[in-house]
Amino acid sequence: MPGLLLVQAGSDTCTLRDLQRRPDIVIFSKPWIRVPTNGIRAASWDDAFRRVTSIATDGFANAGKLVSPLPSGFPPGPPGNAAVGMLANPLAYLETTQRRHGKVVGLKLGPEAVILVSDQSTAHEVLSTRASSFAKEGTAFFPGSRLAGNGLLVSDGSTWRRQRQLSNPAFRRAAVAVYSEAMEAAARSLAMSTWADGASRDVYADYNALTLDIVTNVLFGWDLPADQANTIVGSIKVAFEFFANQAGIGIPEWIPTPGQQQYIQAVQRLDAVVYGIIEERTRELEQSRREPQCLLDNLLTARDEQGQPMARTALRDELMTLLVAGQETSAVLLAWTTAFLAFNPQVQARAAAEIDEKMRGDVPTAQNTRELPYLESVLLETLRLRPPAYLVGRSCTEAIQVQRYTIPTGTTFLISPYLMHRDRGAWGSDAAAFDPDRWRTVRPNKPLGCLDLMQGLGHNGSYLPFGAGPRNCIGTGFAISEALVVLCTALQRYTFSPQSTAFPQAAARITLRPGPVRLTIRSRRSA
Ligand code: HEM
Repeated sequence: MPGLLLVQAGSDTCTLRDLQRRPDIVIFSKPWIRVPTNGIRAASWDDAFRRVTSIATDGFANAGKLVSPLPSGFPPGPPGNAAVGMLANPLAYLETTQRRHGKVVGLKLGPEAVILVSDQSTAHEVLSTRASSFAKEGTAFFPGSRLAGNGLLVSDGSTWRRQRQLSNPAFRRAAVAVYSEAMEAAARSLAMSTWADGASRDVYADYNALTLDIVTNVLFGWDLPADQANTIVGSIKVAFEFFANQAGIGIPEWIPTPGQQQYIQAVQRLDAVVYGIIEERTRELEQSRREPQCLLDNLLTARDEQGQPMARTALRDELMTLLVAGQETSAVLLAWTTAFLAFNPQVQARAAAEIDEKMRGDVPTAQNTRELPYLESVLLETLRLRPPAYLVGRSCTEAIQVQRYTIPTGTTFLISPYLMHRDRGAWGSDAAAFDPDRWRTVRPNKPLGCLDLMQGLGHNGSYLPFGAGPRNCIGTGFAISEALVVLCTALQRYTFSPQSTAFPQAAARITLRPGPVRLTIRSRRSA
């Protein structure tokens, strides 16, 4: 997700924290557009907000003057600075821009000129066929650098290649099948201990706790002593809360804010525990020669082409990256899917009937949940309309010819799965409608095999919820198995219904997350 604007506000009346509480203010992190607004004094909150907005707009106007407009040869785009529109409502801005200017658009984003892409063949080139001419460096990338270090998500070149090669086996189908036991156990505990007949729950909050539970179990194994498990879960909660309040809306870690000290301490505690576990597991594996039991074991036993294992710091960075990349995205997917089920009772009833018929009360596993094509189509459709990664960024490392334009080295390309997933040319005139059945017509009378449907840029060249090309999501199989196992566990026991007629709003931050998804949960036995 690109950075746009950082408003530094620190005063008695309007603090940074105040700003973060405003859902209508999006604060992004590129240092080039820091707008100093220190010491805002305001009579009221609304007054403070007006002042911040006007200073911000001023800042953009000046930035526009200081930096040249779109370089010559750039594709045309909207006048003015895109940062203002992106600040107000990113999804609406993206849609309007595409409608008015097409699928390869030049944008001024602060003083930087970027390319917004929702065109199939350009996206395909950037992510796949010309992937070696693009890097992650230079684009805004995942926050949490202190936590995630130089892990897979953000590294480039030979460092990335080696780490990806070493990590791949830990995400193969057989490995994910082992992890699915932890997924089912955590989902069962949520269903049996936290949810109950008649409960009113914000399922997004519940799924956040659930996916954290799953990812820590799967990464570090079941047999962690309680004190270590508590330190990990507690410290990650502190770190994630910090992301949500700060980096989650784009403020970099180095800006001193109230939560920063606690965040640094949490990362230090995590480091101490994680390095300790790495040492302990290494010794155990060497002595017992037992089979790998968790993702850490898999990474510890991985060897590159020269037979070399991962370095300790690389191992630590990968574990932390997986925590960061694998938790929030999965919670977002589960929450949107459950919301669509709740708001579409017929779809929910069909999914539950399929589970009853095919599973006959069996415990969900990575294997048996692959026999549920309708539930798979519900997931695919949710990922289409609400892709958690709604923008994917790359920076070109050489000049690139796109259509008739020559784009200079170092330009950021923003590929938008969100726009591509709603393209009427690819998806038909009902592209904006939630209709799981559209996936059944893709493969009539055949098992859906939803992972296959995501190969390349999807079956129609316009579907990339997990990215595409060499840097696609390493956790795709993990995320799909997790979602199927959790939803199956939930739908075997409960029905979900909305408490209001309004579908949850989308908040486009780092991910496309929902606001609270408050649903009523009813036991199917009592129905
Ligand atoms: C619904 C869930 C998920 C979604 C929508 C998602 C989406 C994505 C996308 C779009 C990318 C590509 C980013 C880019 O091209 O810049 C990506 C990369 C990545 N994801 Fe996921 N992800 C999900 C779950 C997971 C899980 C469960 C894990 C691990 C446990 C994970 C680990 C990663 C990693 C390590 C990368 C970087 C891969 C590389 O660059 O080699 N993700 N993800």
